[in-house]
Order: sequence, then structure tokens, then C-alpha cells
Amino acid sequence: MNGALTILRRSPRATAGAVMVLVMMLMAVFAPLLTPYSPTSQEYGAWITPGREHLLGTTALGQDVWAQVLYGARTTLLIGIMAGLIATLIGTSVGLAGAYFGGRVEDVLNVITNVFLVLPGLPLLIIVSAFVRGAGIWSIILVIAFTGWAWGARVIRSQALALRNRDFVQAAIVSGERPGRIIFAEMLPNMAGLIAANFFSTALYAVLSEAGLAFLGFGDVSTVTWGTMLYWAQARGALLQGAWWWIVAPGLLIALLGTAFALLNFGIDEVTNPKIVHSVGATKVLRRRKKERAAPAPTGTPALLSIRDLDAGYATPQGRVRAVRDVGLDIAPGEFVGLAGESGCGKSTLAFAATRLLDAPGAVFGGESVLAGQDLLDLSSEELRRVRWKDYSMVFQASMNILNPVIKVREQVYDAMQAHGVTDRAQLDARARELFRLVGIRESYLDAFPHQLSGGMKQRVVIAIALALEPKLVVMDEPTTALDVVVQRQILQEIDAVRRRLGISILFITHDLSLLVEMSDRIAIMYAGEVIEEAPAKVLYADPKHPYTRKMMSAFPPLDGPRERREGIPGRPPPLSAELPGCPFFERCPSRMPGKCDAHKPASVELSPGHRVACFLHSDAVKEFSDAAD
Ligand SMILES: Nc1ncnc2c1ncn2[C@@H]1O[C@H](COP(=O)(O)OP(=O)(O)OP(=O)(O)O)[C@@H](O)[C@H]1O
Repeated sequence: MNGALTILRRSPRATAGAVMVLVMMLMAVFAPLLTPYSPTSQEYGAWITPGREHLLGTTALGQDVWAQVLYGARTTLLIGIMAGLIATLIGTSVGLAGAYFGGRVEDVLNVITNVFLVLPGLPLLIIVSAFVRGAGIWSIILVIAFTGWAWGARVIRSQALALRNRDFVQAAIVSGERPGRIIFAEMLPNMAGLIAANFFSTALYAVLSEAGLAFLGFGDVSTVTWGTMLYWAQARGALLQGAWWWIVAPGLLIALLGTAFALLNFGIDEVTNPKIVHSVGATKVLRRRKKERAAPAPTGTPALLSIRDLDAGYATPQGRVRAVRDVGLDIAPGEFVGLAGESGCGKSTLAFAATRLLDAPGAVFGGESVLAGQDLLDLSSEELRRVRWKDYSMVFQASMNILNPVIKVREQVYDAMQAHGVTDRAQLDARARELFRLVGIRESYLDAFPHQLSGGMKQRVVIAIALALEPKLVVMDEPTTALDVVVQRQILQEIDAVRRRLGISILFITHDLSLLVEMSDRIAIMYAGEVIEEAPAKVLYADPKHPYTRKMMSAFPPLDGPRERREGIPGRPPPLSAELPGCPFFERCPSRMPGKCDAHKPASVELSPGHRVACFLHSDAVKEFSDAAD
């Protein structure tokens, strides 16, 4: 139910489709109130034009067209919805069973599905319906469902195959959960959007098939449906008689119902399919509230990127995960800011949310991310396309996988530049060579295919692409973690050299605090979705204030001096689905003050220039009550 509301809230298309279907349902349910006439009575006089007496005129047999439209809505909707439901049920069961059980079961189900897919739909429908002709509306429903389930089975199967290999399903299988539970409790909820979209596309198929069958005279012509109305209008030569209303009314309604189902189908896909969300560049920005206060950039210089009160996370079947909680962070022009914190604390979510790259089920719940004066979260897809790559770019841990293995590297480096208007081949070539020199790859590799390059080289290519348009900001989320240590160092030194040369700002995310201390101007430490301390790198290294930062610092070896044993931080961070009234580190903190730290949230207070910490050991200031999205 919540999912359906979310889709309606987020997709104007789905809302429009739902409203159209609802209006038609109301017409069907309240038909007796909306017309005094019977749909089958032939007493009203033939060929009467639309008017006061008969809103949509009458038929050749003297039936009222408006009454037929209203009562016909009942059967047409019944056929669409029931055939859609039955076909979806068959398609989902066949698709899921094939993917889950594999082996023989999958082979047999595949053959059956493929047979139904290759059989031409309409002739099959006509043959089967000719056999059951006159057997009533349910036989039409069953015939349509029987001929229309196979496409859905295909789609569900491929989604289920992908899900079956996901860690949580594998874990459930290994732990001995029953197949029924795994399918219904683990896999189905993850496919709800796809199944719903499949239902609406089958319902659309059902409505159109019924209209087609009826029009050809293969339906149950004794029942009033919008399809049989068309059949009778055609059979009685409505157009020859100039009785356009008899054709237009049911024809238009069939088209509108078809449109409504198609809109619902597309709307669901739009919200639940990450690929679509990604391609329009639309981080789902839910209801966002901006706060009045806006702290100045810590460095005193105007910030290039100013993240304010950012709240973001994920909608899961168990509820909302708030992975980024009311975060504020500024990056000055040319500054190298490191973001550190243990795994799962929300670093990537922050980077993706701030750059409008968070895919569904992720969403921004509140706050802003202002880059050079414009809030990225407010931009349209088109505006976003214009600033991405040019004003900011991103490099991720697995970015090298964005390279298409069968297209030469050169063309892929050109792509981003061409998308932003650089078309002169000589200029593109010169720039590509320069970029390759910058990131330390021989120019001759421009004519290689990605599969001919090592992982480190591919990652350098991606960094070159990210730098191609000399953006003001590059966000790097563990860009070198997949590479070996030596290559990592080399690439990082090159990134730093490029930054200094071009004056770009970098937000660099990693677990590796020692690396950040070496590279960054400033470091922000994140814990359980919150930035709990930030300071110039040297200050943070020499004098960390938050107990969590201190623990982190003591967990990595000193940059010089004798080797000694390091201790980890006992305990685990709190789950991000929970709301925490106090400090998120309370449970693990050696200096915790029960009754204070677990009851109130410490405000982030500036202790020395640029050094901010949120901890009651350093200030009694309580954070202003967060009005982040609930
Ligand atoms: N698609 C998702 N659906 C639900 N929860 C998610 C999803 N992706 C991430 N999360 C949760 O959001 C939280 C923050 O994840 P995020 O990847 O931002 O952390 P991180 O600090 O970057 O971790 P890492 O260093 O391991 O990449 C984690 O608790 C994670 O379980």
C-alpha cells in the first residue's frame, strides 16, 4: 500500500493513469445513478443524435449509447483486470519457478514459455475463442489470460535469475530456508514493481484483445462491452449512417483505458527501475525542506560545494534507512577534502545524494547541495545533464566497468567532450593525448580496446574522462580501492598533481584514514550517517577530539616510529533504520555520559578555525531539533 502511494507521489504519469482508471471504475459502479436507461433496452428510437435526452445518442436498434458506455465499462474493466491478474499470476509463477528451481524444471517451463511467445498472438486468440464462442465473458477472460502470460514470465524469470544470485537469497538458501519462504518472502517483495508493471501491461493487452476479438465478431456479442459496441456499430454501418457517436464513444474510451494502463505501467517502471531513474539523471528528490540557517564555509572562503542539512537513504521493505542524517559539509575551490568512516556509515550515499546520482531505492529526503551557486537537487534532468562532467564529475571504485569493452578507448574519452559541444577532431585528439599524459598512460593506448588494458590503466582512463572538461569538482568514491597498493599510490599522486595544476576541488572518500591524512587539506569523519568531526588534516591527525576519531586514529599505525600492536573499536554502529535521540557513538564510547549523550544530540561546534566536533566532552551545545524528513 505504501509502495503504491510512493509511486503515485513520485510519478505524475502513474497518478494520471490511476485517476483515469478510477473515473472509469466510478462510471461502472454508479452506472444506475448516472443514467435512467437500460443498456440493452431497444425502446428509445433508432439513430437519435446526441442531445439532452440521450447524451451520446442511440444505436440502430434504439439502445442508449451512454447507458451502454456505462454498463459496458463494467465488463471491459472486468476483462482487463481479471485477465491481467490471471496472466500475471501464471507468468509470475512460471518465471519464478523456472529461475528458482533451475535444471529440468527451468528447461520445461522455458520451452512452454517460448512456444507461447512465438505463436502469433491474434490468430491464436481467434482460434481459441472460436472454440469457446458464446461461452460467456469468463471464457474470454481465460482465453486472453492463457494467450497473454508468456511475455511476463520471460521478464519475471530474468529478474528472478538476477535476484537468485544476490547475497541475501544465497544466504537464505544456505541457511536452509524453505523454497516457498525464499520465493515469497525474500524474492517477491523485490520484484513487486516489476510484477505490478507487468499486470498493467497485460491488462492493456487484455482490453485491446477483447476489443479486437469483439470487433471481428469472435467475442460474446450478446454482452455489452466497449468492444462489442464497436462490433455492432460496424455491423450496422454506423459510419455510413453518419452515426459517429456510436463508434467514437466506445473507441475513445478503449483508447483512454489503454492509455491509463500504459501510463500506470510506465509510471511504476519509472519509479522502480534504477536504469530509467539513472538515465534521466534523476535522483529521486522526495519532499525536501530547506532550513533558514546556513553555516558559512569553515575555511572562510566561499564554498564551491555546500552541502546543507542533507538527509538521504533508502526505502526498503522493512522501512526507511536514513543513511545520511542532516549532514553539512563545505568544500572550498581547489580544496582536497577527505571523507572517512567505517563501512556502512553512509559515505557513498552522501556522495551519490549530493551529486544527484543516487538510484532507486535510494532517495534524498531533505537538504541541499549547492555547487557554484546552484542547488543540484533542484535542477531539471536537462540542466543536470549540462552541468555533469562540465562542472562536476565522479569516479567510483568500479568506474572502470563503465568502459565498453568493444569500443576503442579514444572514442570513449571523446564521448564526454562531444556531449558538451567539443566536435573538432583535432581538438579532441589533442585533449585526449594531454589527458592521458596527465594520468600517466602512454598516448598509444588511446587506440586500444579496454579489454587490452589492466585494471589500473582502465581506472586511469576513467579518471581522465572525469577530468576531460576540467570540472570544478571531482567526487571520488574509493577510486583506487580495487587496485594494488603501488598502483593506488601512483594514481593518487597523479590525481593530486592534476588537482594542483588545474585548481579543481576533490571530495575523496575512503576507509583509509592514513591515506587521507597524507593527501587531504581537510578531513571529515562520518559515523552512522552523521559527520561527527571535521578539521584540517594535520590538526585532525595531531589532535582528534571526538572519541570515535581518536579510536580511528589509534587503529592505524603512526606515519613514523616503531611498529606496535593496534586495537580495533569494539562493538558495532547502530542500525541506520533506527532514530537516535542522542550521539550515535554512545554505545561504543569509552567516555559516554549516560542520561546526556544518549538523550540529546550534541551540536557541531567550532573549537578552532575549521575544527568542528559534535561531542558533549567539548561543548554542552545541543543540536537544534532536526526537522529532517520523517
Ligand atoms: N540499496 C540499498 N538499500 C538499502 N540500504 C542500503 C542500500 N545501499 C546502501 N544501504 C545502506 O545504507 C548504509 C550506508 O551505505 P553506504 O554504502 O553509503 O556506506 P559507506 O560508508 O559508503 O560504506 P562502504 O565504505 O562499505 O562503501 C548502509 O547501512 C547500507 O546498508
